[in-house]
Amino acid sequence: MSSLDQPDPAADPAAEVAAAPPEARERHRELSEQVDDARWRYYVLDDPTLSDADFDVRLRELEALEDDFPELRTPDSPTQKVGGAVSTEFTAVDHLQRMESLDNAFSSEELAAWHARILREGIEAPALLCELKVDGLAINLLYEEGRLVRALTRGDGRTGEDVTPNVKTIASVPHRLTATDAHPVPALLEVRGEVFLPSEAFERLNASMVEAGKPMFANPRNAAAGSLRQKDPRVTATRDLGMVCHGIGARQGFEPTSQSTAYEALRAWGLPISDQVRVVPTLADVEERIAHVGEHRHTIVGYEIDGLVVKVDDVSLQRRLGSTSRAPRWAIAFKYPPEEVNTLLISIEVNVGRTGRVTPYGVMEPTKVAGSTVENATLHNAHEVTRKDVRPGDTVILRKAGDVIPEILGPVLPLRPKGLRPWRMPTRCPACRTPLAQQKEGDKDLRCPNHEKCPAQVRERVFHVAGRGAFDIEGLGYEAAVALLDAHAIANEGDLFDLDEAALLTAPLFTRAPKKTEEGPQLSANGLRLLANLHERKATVPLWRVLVALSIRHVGPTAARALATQFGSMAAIREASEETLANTDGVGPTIAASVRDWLDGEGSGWHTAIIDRWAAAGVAMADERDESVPRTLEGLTVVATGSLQHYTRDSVKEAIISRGGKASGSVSKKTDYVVVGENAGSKAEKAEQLGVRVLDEDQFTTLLEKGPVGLV
Ligand SMILES: NC(=O)c1ccc[n+]([C@@H]2O[C@H](COP(=O)([O-])OP(=O)(O)OC[C@H]3O[C@@H](n4cnc5c(N)ncnc54)[C@H](O)[C@@H]3O)[C@@H](O)[C@H]2O)c1
Ligand SMILES: [Zn+2]
Repeated sequence: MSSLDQPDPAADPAAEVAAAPPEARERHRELSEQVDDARWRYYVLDDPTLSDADFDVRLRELEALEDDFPELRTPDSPTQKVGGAVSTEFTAVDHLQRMESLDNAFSSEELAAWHARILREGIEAPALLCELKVDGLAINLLYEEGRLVRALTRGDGRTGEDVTPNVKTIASVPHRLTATDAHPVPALLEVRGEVFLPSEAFERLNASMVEAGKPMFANPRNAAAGSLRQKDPRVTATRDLGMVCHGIGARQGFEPTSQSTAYEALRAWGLPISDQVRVVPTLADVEERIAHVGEHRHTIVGYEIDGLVVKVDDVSLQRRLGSTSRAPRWAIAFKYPPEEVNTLLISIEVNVGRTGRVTPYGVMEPTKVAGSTVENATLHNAHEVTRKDVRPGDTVILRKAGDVIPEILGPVLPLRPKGLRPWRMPTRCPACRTPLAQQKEGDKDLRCPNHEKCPAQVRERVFHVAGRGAFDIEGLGYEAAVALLDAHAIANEGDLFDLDEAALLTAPLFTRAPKKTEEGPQLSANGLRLLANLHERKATVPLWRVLVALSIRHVGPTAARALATQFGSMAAIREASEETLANTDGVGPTIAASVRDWLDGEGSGWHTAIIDRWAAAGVAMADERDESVPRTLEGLTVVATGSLQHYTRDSVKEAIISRGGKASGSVSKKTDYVVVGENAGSKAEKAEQLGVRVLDEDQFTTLLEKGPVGLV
């Protein structure tokens, strides 16, 4: 609740204010201690143990208690104070004008309540200034006659820490204001703003912390605070901090009529003003802005934001509304749902994927973050677990940004129970007990080498064959794959298209009880549908889907499409040399080696058996060709480069391949023709060096129509 809503017993004699019972006092004391302690850790040590969400919950509970029992709202209550204390590492200096915090709204209702309060003051339709709520730390810059003379952190709002030498290293903070005719520089001005660390700089900083063997920063806000509050400004100078203004304090010789005109002046003087500030007439416009910014939260600017701040634009109205003990009544911060929460890491388990990769993942106490409940999050590999030093039993910071998969950022070290042991990666496959191994020296991943028989891998592969990117078989999900394997209706994915009624009847998931007139169990509707779908899909899917279904490492839809377009049939791919495969546009050496290894290397026996079983069961192993197109390019290799007028990159290839030619991506001695369009680069030069014949677009069209004989 906003502190605007504090019940005022004096104003309403009918309201009975109950005395606070001992439980409420006790709870108030407990929460106050927690909040004070959290603020100390957050503002002074830059090392919080509570997530912001958990902190906000406690502060709100305190406010609610004080609403119920106003006697608890004493001047030293954490609800009446701004931010933190001042560290002894810095000189304490008073602000000329107090720095305030902001009241928060966590929902549309709370925002509307704030707005309604303003209207009730008799203020009609005030213009509302919307700006991003920057997740950094507040700073107060003092300019005298245009010269930056001091920079203070917010501290407790009255007294801040002198960080002037550090702030002077921030590139966007002018040491001197530029005067213009329209905006002469004032005699004195306090400028308020937020210091932040851009997301990219944060990534870079953390990477270098890891390299130096130091603990990483949990988030850009902590990193910004830690970087600014350095004893040695030379360290601050390396951190690429940014600054954006969001207000003014004491001033002489400057009386703006609105917040937005103040920003215009600040901008003219060379101070950093966000280009995301908007002034809108109604609350509905504010809501729209909130939705828009929320949707683009991670891309709208290059740094973290955690909300939208709404301010009454008119300065005389701001004065009229005034402030509570800690925040202005004329502004409110709408907060987006938290993307970082703290939760307990219960255990670390491992998962075996379809190519045998063994991936550790964290199992956590279910927690709500960014709108969904999260229980599991991948930890990628043992190396990551060690690097992050997360251990079962730790409180961990869990992050979920928008639609991105949830990530465990790291442990909250001060909360680690004594004697917690590091996690150890298993040495054997949890599914088949085979010793795990690297595929090759230096791999970060460990794999179960028992690809053919490992039950976990077989299960994942069967599930994958039916998946969206492969055969896309409806009715064959994870549960169905498990049921088929458990019942031995299939031994592996090779058996899938041989499934018939008799085999399917062994899997209870696909059967139903017989009716009176029937003998023995019958296929359920699901069973019948699965058979029909298998039958339909096997004959109709294009070659690239079959390739994806084989679970060859590195062969996803993109590579499979490239192979299918180039070779047209499984037989042609099986015959192609590694070099030929690698020369295919969109394939390259890694994929080519992986395909050849799958076909000829270890396991090739059971691999090719799958292809043969599928072919025998009627799976289409070649894409149909349009027979009406003359095969004028049979046996010829053609490279197209630069942009052509009548063809796209794809349609050029299509035109070559459909006429029996080979569309290659690189020029070699084996190339027959190089087609050169606009802005052709090195490939045209290479053709000349090698003496390969170069064609323009018209000649290429002739070649397509008549073959080499057409080109005299
Ligand atoms: N995790 C913890 O233990 C812990 C402890 C204390 C505080 N916190 C977190 O710190 C925040 C509370 O601190 P707070 O008092 O600074 O309040 P606040 O962050 O909710 O809002 C006030 C501050 O927002 C900043 N701000 C950013 N953009 C702004 C803009 N456009 N206009 C005006 N101000 C803008 C200003 O510095 C201002 O002082 C909460 O998010 C809270 O969760 C966390
Ligand atoms: Zn295994």
